[in-house]
Amino acid sequence: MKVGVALSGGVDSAVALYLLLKEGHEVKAFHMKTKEDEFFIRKEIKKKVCCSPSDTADAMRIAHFLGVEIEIVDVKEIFREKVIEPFKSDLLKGLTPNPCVHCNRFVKFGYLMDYVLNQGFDAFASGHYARIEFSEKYGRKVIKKGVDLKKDQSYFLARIEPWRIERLIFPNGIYTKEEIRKIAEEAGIHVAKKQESQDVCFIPDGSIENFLKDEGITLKEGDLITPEGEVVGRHFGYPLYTIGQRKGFKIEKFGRRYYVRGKIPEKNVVVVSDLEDVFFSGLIAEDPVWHVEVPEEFKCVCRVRKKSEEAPAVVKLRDNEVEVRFEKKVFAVTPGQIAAFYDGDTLLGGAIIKEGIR
Ligand SMILES: Nc1ncnc2c1ncn2[C@@H]1O[C@H](COP(=O)(O)OP(=O)(O)OP(=O)(O)O)[C@@H](O)[C@H]1O
Repeated sequence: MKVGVALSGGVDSAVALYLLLKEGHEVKAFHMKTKEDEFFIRKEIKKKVCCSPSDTADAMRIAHFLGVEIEIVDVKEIFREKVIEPFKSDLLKGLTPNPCVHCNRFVKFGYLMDYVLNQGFDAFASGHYARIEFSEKYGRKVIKKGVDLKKDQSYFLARIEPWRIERLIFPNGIYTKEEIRKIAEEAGIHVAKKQESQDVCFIPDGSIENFLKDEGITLKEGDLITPEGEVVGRHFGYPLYTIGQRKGFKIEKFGRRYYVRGKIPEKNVVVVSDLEDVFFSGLIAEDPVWHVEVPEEFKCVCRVRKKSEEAPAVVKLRDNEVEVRFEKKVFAVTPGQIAAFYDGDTLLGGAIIKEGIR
């Protein structure tokens, strides 16, 4: 088969490429540039990210070492339109967006995948820890969790378009991270010990405040209030806070532990309350994407953020929304984050959380 591989310069996609070559496929590497190089040279890189100039150099070296052609694909424009701008406007609306999920939908498994398929490739591969398997139950190919549950990245794939699953290959999904590093080491791949990407690639210093400042937005301090309207402290700009957060603000009225309960952007106010108040019995999420056919109402498990526990739930479909009711209350259901739905290991799809139900 002719396979295009998304090569980041990290160990995972290097091994994915290597495994595909070993299986005898005709392979070409594609490395995308999401931001201009100068951006990463100017910025302090506190957290390892995926798309800096040194990653491009690593990707080129890996491709050269494994003897495959590599093409550098400029995705800066679509990345700004579909990832950076929505991230910024969601923050200003008081949401907590997940840009990696949107990048996967629109850029990696959108623009880049189209670019590769349009060159005549049969399939597109990446180093994600997830599996593509045919499901007897659903009668089609589905995405399943990676066998290494510590590394499983299926959550980030919850909103990719279903037809793409038929054309995807995730060679790493049947391995653990340790096994992948060992394969890399044995193959002599120079990034075998390279650190993982840890954060949002366009915020390498990890500071939302600096990101917004670079985008021309200055944060304003404001009041921290209780649901009853009592002022108990100050916040340093509402976009910096997320539901359930209990640090990073200035408390002026002591004696209780406060958790962010919600935000009112129009009033520049952050509402704080007790821990019980940030547990939710359900949620409403919008614009669902389903990888398989689902009935009007069904049981499944739901994850409300990348590291949340899996919550057994009943899902009801309504127009372009879903209503989810959990068996047990769930901590910090956060508007803007993704609700991903699973049947065992099988990813069913995902929707964008609009509101939590208390
Ligand atoms: N700049 C890029 N160009 C091409 N593909 C990329 C790029 N960044 C990420 N990818 C693809 O997306 C996959 C997941 O990337 P992510 O950064 O989330 O995870 P990772 O586990 O650190 O992967 P890796 O070790 O390959 O960098 C990568 O394995 C790779 O296939």
